[in-house]
Amino acid sequence: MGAAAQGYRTILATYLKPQRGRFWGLAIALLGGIGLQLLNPQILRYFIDTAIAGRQQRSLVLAAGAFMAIAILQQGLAIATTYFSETIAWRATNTLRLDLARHAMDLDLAFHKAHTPGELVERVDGDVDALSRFFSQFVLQVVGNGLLVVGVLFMVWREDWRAGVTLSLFALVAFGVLGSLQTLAVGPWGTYRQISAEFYGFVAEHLSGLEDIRANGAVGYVMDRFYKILRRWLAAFHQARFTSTLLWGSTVGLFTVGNAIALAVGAYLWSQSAITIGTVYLLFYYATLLQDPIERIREELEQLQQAQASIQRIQDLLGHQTQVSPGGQGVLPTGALSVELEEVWFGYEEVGEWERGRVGEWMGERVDGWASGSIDESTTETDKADKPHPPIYPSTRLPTYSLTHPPTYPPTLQSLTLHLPAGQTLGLLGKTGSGKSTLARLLLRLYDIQRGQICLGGVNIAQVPLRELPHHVGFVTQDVQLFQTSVRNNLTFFNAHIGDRAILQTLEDLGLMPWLEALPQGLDTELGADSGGLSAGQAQLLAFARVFLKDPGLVVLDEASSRLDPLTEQLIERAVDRLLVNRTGIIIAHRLKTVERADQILILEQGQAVEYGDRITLAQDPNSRFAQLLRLGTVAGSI
Ligand SMILES: Nc1ncnc2c1ncn2[C@@H]1O[C@H](COP(=O)(O)OP(=O)(O)OP(=O)(O)O)[C@@H](O)[C@H]1O
Repeated sequence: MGAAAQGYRTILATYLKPQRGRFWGLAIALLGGIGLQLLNPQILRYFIDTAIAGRQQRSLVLAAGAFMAIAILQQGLAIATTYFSETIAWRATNTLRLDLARHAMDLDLAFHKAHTPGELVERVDGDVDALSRFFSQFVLQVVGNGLLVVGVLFMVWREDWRAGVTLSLFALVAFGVLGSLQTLAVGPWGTYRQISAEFYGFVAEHLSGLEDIRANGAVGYVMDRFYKILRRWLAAFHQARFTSTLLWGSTVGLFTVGNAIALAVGAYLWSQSAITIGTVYLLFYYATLLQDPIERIREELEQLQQAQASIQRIQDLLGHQTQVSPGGQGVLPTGALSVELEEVWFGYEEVGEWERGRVGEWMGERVDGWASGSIDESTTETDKADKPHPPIYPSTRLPTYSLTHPPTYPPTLQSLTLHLPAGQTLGLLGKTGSGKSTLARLLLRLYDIQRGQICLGGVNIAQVPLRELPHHVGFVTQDVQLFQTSVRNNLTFFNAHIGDRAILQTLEDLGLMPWLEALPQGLDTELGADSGGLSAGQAQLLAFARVFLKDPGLVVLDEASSRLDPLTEQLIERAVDRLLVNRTGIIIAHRLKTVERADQILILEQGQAVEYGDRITLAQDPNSRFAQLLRLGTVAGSI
């Protein structure tokens, strides 16, 4: 509770500060309304006693008028409370949502691979939603209703100490009983929320993979899992509702007892002529008045408990730092960029969710270990002494470490070195899974390498601000993502400095004008879920257009491996030719024709360079793998 309360205070302070004015408005409305509740019973008592005493009718009319005026004022304050609390809640939660979304966008790919989109939706929306009440009401409700309880008891004590003692004891018992009953409901509601997060994760994941699910005839299997989650969800809901209803029933019973006690004490005191009949009613009224604030406080604390998990998850997400460093002050030159890789090592992180926070630590340990040679690579001490450099992974087995934790980065790329002069093109070949796309991702620093260095235009990319790199490196993947926004935005990525003339010229050059002209509103056409009817080849052409408009010094192209119709293939050929003019290119090639453009060839196998050199020299060496491939007439298959 301590950590949660601290977390809650931090979140409250951050998101409520900008709304100080509204918060005070809410405080006045809420506390004013609570204060008026204490006043009305006094007027009622005066009314009853005055009526029984048979005094002037004018006093009765005035009392009734005051009662009604207070009731109307109470309603007005209730409206103001709702207005202020809703506005505060929406503004605060929207700001928090924005912060979470921005933070999630900045997190590295390793994080996004480990978390489903549905899970993130639940974090950014579901958990934040669960907090809206806290932003708007929690503190004021707890403080205000606490004051109301104290105020009611004070009023009762003022009337008669015996009534005061009885109702104070009752209030204490009520808090205790309701508090312990409430803990019963926490578990079932926790389970319910957990299944709900699972459900949304499941739906998001399977909707995005719909094409594969259908193509593989897995609809029945998916529906079966869907029904199973729904069944568990319903059972969890029943259980949670049942405990809540039990709690509600117990509360009603408890306060009925409270009312009976107040009536009994009142009747006794009246029979002793200690109080008037109006005061008996006053005691009864105050006893009923205790119910609302005690329940409210209990409810708020219950919601706080339920929201603790949300606060925790939100803090976890906000506290999750990207493992990719933000870079330094390095500036990349303009124009074609040379590419230099020196002894580059990289492995994808392989740890479970709960271990994530420690990855940085382990990496530090491991890098230090390498530097100091303290890692036991299953070699003798003499071996180690002979090796001035850190140990190198053998390709077939992982080293063992004298560290407390197991290695977490099995290498995907090993000891990779290449030098590609500015303006030249590298053809990157290798079997599936050999590490070609990984190398491309590293050039954009979607992941940070664990060892070695990568320089573009002579500048170490680890020193270049992370946000700068995409301006200098264009990446065309096979799986082109189109977004449900206008064609223009899809091409410029919301860069308003790129004018329509440049866009149209680029589309013309790429042969995409017939496609654009067929769209109802040209560049303003919103691409729907079907991406404007684009084929895979056309979508890749659109991705080429993005790169042209960005004009980077290095282009990395993962060539479409699917069969293209002759016209699209021709368009792509032309586009690639143009793309490589005055730029450095790295092409993950799937067709011989593309490879013919390359100045250098790099063949990867299990993350290692098994052949690297000048294309023509390799082609002329009958023993080279590249020459074998050429003889086979393919670069796509196995070597
Ligand atoms: N995000 C990831 N997390 C963990 N491992 C990954 C990730 N992406 C790729 N890998 C693994 O890294 C290795 C290299 O994958 P990569 O995608 O770079 O190969 P590739 O040569 O581009 O293959 P393909 O030609 O099929 O695209 C594979 O073993 C793959 O399973």
